[in-house]
Amino acid sequence: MDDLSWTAGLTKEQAGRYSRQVLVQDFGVNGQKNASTSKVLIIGAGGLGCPTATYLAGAGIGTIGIVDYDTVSLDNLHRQVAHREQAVGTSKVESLKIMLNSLNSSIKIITHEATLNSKCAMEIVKLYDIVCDCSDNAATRYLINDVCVLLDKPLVSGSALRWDGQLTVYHYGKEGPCYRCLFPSPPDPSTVTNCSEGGVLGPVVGVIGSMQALEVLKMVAGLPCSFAGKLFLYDGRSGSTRTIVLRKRSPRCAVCGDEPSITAPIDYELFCGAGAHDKIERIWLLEQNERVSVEEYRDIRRIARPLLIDTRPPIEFEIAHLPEATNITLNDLSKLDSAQITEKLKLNATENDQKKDLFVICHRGNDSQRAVKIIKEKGNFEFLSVRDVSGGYDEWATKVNPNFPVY
Ligand SMILES: Nc1ncnc2c1ncn2[C@@H]1O[C@H](COP(=O)(O)OP(=O)(O)OP(=O)(O)O)[C@@H](O)[C@H]1O
Ligand SMILES: [Zn+2]
Repeated sequence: MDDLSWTAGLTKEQAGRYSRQVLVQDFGVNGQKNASTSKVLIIGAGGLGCPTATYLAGAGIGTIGIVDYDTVSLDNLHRQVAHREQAVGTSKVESLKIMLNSLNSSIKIITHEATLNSKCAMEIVKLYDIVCDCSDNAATRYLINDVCVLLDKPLVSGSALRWDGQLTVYHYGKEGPCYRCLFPSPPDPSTVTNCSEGGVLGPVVGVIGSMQALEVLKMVAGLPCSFAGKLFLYDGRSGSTRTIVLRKRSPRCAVCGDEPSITAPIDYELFCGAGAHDKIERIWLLEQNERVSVEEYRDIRRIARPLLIDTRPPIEFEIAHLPEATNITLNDLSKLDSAQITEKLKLNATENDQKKDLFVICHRGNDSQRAVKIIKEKGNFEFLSVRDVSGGYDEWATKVNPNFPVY
């Protein structure tokens, strides 16, 4: 007779496959049974989403949903360890699904290849019991938070940048705060640094993503969450960790408060003043005659060595730069006066009776425009003209020198 009572509800395959976690005190058979009927949504198949999803699939979470709109790129692979070289250029959700299925074919993986936005978020999130925020931008964070409160789902939220990582479980238990309770107003977009500017170390996202998975496993096993109402901070450089107890749910919170003003998803890009992605948006600050194209700059430097300021941080300057470039960051430029800038460029009257043109270059052509404005505002400069190299090194690599590193 096919009676499972002697295994307390686990199949022979489950008991075998998951034995090493079933043996763990307090997780046990109950934790495993609950895992197999749980539905967990992972938003973002990137640095945090890869480890979170991998451990949850390995642990036997019955249904895992993955949301992402993006494709895998080569510079993802150092940390987005579920993706493979052959997946570069293909859908992240599909790539992650293939990997998770090969790790555990007995669970269900649902892909949502889409930008999570106000229109689709409620429909997607309502299909799941627990949500993991593995995204990378403020608009998406507020959206996920509000939708989790509106649908009453616990939210396991992670973030990481450079050497540092953070983790919190929001909207858990009666008095657990939501993201909006703690951050009622969005950050000023100009102060937000993302991975493509600040960088991030792979193991740091690995630590935080693994901890997100662990919080989920405790939740499904009916154990208390360690970071509900607490902020875990990890400094991967010094190895130190800190846990801060957060304020309780705010009765005045716009979404989880006693009289909420937000009762349906709002326009989060408008609210945050920034797009629901962490890609750099190109700006246009200068007049046409204040800019040269990369091809024009190539022709100019063929005739004579131009004066060129490179405004990128020294660490990027070190990756690669044009030989004539002098590294002066935007921040330094704003502190220097015209004479000091000239001095840094080693431009002196004896060598140079004639005034020269000055060019400014940066990574993608945004800071170089800001720099031209800064230099011009100082007035009194020694240059015939000040212009930026439109599109920066990215465009230089695409249109002039394909050997120049793109990063
Ligand atoms: N609103 C959203 N809908 C769907 N996916 C999102 C949304 N916001 C962010 N993501 C996804 O979350 C993931 C975050 O991953 P990660 O922070 O590692 O950055 P990345 O965008 O892959 O890399 P990089 O910042 O280096 O270009 C990305 O794959 C991104 O596409
Ligand atoms: Zn709240």
